[in-house]
Amino acid sequence: MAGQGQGGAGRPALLVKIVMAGESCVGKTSIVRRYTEPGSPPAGDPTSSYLATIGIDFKVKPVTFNDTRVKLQIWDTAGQERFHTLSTSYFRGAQGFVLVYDITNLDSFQSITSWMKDIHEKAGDEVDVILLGNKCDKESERAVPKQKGEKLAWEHGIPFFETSAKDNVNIEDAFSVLTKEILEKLEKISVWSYRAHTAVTSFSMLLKQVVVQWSIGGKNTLACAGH
Ligand SMILES: Nc1nc2c(ncn2[C@@H]2O[C@H](COP(=O)(O)OP(=O)(O)OP(=O)(O)O)[C@@H](O)[C@H]2O)c(=O)[nH]1
Repeated sequence: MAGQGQGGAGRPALLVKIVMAGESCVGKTSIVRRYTEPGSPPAGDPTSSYLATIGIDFKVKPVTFNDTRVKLQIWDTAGQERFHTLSTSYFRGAQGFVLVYDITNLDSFQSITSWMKDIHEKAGDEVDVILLGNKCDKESERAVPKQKGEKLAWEHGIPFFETSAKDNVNIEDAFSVLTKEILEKLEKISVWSYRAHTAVTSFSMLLKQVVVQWSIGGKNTLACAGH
């Protein structure tokens, strides 16, 4: 297992970079918040207003897997079209992607193939991806049958979950499966070359994020379609 000798007790935790991708308003920020800040107000709560991501943001979640200490650095990209070039520029150097659509929004599902293309173009074919059909608490508004999500994931050979950031359905499991797949892959490469690689790409991503946040801010109150 990747853990033995890497990120074990007394050693620095392994840094793993995960990027959230998908159209605007599908729930990327809410999923990250639910996973990294369990005490925050639930998504879909009428008292929590929607704030579109502007540019890029990230959160860190420490986890332990089979004695391996891992620091998940989860980058939350903006889904709005005008940020597409900026968002996809963060894909490079990531080990994993959480690709999200909204089960009540057919367009967000139909765009998944294009997001998959962006991921493979920018991050290569070896990265791990999971597909999430979010907002499964809104069954009465469902526009994408579960079988369609399962079929698409099967065609791409990736795991699939229907999730609800609002009701905390499958969020933990989805990140666990992705982290496990990434660690299994890392097991096959040299830990030190991996550490050097992540140190360099992480530094450049952080630097870029500081510049972007400084120039355009973090979140704003622009509403996405349907809100
Ligand atoms: N009912 C329900 N609403 C959700 C869920 N997840 C997110 N929402 C709501 O959907 C809206 C958009 O959520 P965000 O998490 O900001 O979406 P996003 O994908 O990060 O959007 P961008 O920042 O524009 O890319 C907000 O009003 C959330 O409260 C969910 O699982 N169920």
